[in-house]
Amino acid sequence: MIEIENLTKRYGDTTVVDDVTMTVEEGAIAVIVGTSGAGKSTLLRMINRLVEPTSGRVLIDGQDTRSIPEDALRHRIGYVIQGHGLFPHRTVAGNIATVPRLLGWDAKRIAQRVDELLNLFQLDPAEFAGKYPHELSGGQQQRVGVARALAARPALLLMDEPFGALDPVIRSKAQDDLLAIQRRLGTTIVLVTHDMEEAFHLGDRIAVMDGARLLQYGTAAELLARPAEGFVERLVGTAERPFRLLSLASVRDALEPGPAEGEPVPVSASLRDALSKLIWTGRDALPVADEAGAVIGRIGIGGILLRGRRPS
Ligand SMILES: Nc1ncnc2c1ncn2[C@@H]1O[C@H](COP(=O)(O)OP(=O)(O)OP(=O)(O)O)[C@@H](O)[C@H]1O
Repeated sequence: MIEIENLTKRYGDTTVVDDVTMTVEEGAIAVIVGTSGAGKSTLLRMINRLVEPTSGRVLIDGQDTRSIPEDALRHRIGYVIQGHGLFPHRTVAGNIATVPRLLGWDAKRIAQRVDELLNLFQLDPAEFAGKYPHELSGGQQQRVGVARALAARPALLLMDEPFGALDPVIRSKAQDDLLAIQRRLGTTIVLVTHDMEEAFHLGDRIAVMDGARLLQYGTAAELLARPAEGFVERLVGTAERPFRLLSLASVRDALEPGPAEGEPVPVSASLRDALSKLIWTGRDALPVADEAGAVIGRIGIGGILLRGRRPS
């Protein structure tokens, strides 16, 4: 768990992070969004003390980060930046091994960990371990960057625009990979992004910053239903609100009894995806299938539209 308490950063007379307080629960993903220059990266970098706070404090699992030596702190906390930041003259394996080597792991343990991570990120060790960063695609470099950050099994991962340089298709895949790996390892993540779509997709809670201040910190549903100020409402995207609400709910939430014609929709699909299928196929309802493929009911357009309405 990360507890950020009254954290402030000033450069001269300019306050770039102003009295921010927020808590990230263990195993959760907190996403920080906001305008350019709002102080997002500075807030993130105060967590691992790459930037020293002017005042306030950060507790990690109850321990004040000022009481942890900086080296030890950075070994405990994975850090991923945009454009991956890989060392160009080290191989993929060498890059991933960076922190384990600093921690003095033996060669066998390091090699095992490198293999394990490459497999986790669907990069065949035989093919990729010996390659250099310039021999990889952008998406592969980004995966190696995340693998490197996870190498010493940090309980906490900080990510600054990690997918900013990726094209939309690879980006979406990278987000899904991250979610799958995060759920599996239980890593606590704080991620900075410009992209609201990414924030809604990844964030258990979303922190909205503007002009150095934290305007709101809540779940996606809270931000949509009760945006704190006009700025949050605009950022959430007024025209997008119904669709974002539908993205947050699954077909299970609007499952109806009875038959319907057509290709079944998975019960785990989002209502947004179900609506898209209904529009595309020109139907008012489609059958719904469970994980095993058995039809368990139907999803109708009326039920979906009700769930895209402004929450009361
Ligand atoms: N070392 C520094 N010295 C002086 N000012 C700084 C320093 N680092 C950051 N700033 C200023 O602090 C403000 C916040 O910067 P920060 O990088 O945290 O914003 P951000 O929200 O992450 O922006 P972006 O989305 O554009 O990356 C900016 O106005 C920036 O110019």
